[in-house]
Amino acid sequence: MELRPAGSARPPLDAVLDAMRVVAIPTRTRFRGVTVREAALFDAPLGASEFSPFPEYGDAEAAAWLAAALDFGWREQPALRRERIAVNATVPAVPAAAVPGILARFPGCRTAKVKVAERGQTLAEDAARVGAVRAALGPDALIRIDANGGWTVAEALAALEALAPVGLDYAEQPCADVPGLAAVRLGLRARGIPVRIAADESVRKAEDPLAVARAGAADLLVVKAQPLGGIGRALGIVAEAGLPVVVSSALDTSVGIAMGLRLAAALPDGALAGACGLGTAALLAGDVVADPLLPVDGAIAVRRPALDPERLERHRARPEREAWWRERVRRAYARLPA
Ligand SMILES: O=C(O)CCC(=O)C1=CC=C[C@@H](O)[C@@H]1C(=O)O
Ligand SMILES: [Mg+2]
Repeated sequence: MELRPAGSARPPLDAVLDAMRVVAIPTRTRFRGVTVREAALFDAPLGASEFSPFPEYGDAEAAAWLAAALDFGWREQPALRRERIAVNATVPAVPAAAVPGILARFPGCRTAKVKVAERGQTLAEDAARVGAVRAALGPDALIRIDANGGWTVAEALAALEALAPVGLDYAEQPCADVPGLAAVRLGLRARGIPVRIAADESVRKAEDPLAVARAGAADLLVVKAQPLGGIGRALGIVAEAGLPVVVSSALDTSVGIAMGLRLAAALPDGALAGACGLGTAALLAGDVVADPLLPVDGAIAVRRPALDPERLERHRARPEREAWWRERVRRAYARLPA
């Protein structure tokens, strides 16, 4: 007989598909190439849950996101250690003139994360955007940048040398791989440039999410509940990595944001490296709950809103997209870890 700890049984695929609805929500501003965010939502026994790997992600990667959705919807979660989570403003790769309008969607946020190294854009455009954020938020705000692995080591060092005088809290994933991150980190130190390195893709898309920490290639980690297979697994990674972390969204609806908030609220004291990237419901032009998880006074209260049937209907995906997501869930389910 197979022995499982209480509560760890997986819900049957039919129950998962029965509980599922698919939405397509426009973004207010193009973000990492996305203008419509598709997501599968579950009206699950322990509350609403979300499965929203980006469409281009393969089945093996999507399986971790499904494990997270099933964990959040069908299992008890760890205890909360805090009730509010400070969040950063997230600034897409917009022209500098659009920065004040973006920041206005994140009331009270004193930390901003700015996208840079977007394909087709120049370092001058990045510098103008980061400068506009500094001008809008003032000298005591914290500014982070996120290159999504878009630079070579040489490009990263040149870009960070140019951007550092604005004052940077950290640079997230300046290069694509762990050796690149390590080289940039050492290169910055050698040049006396005081910018920390955060790993994102090197955690959430890596075969081994702990390799970057073990290599000493980052000062902190960005952790996301869905790609890491759920709150419990993410907590385990944080404990083993021994580095401070920032919890971020995956451009989720408020349901996925609730999962991220819960992860941030369950972390041990001292683990958080500042404001979390969980304010991104503000980048969507709609949501699936009546009272979305948006920043107020620079933070979001930890809660778990229920799905709103009227909004699910309003944003319902076209039948062919819904069928595509149902097939995707079937394939990801078949690849769930034992
Ligand atoms: O961290 C934040 O401020 C918001 C989340 C965020 O930036 C991201 C969400 C989803 C996909 C990613 O490309 C992107 C990131 O790279 O961190
Ligand atoms: Mg990132």
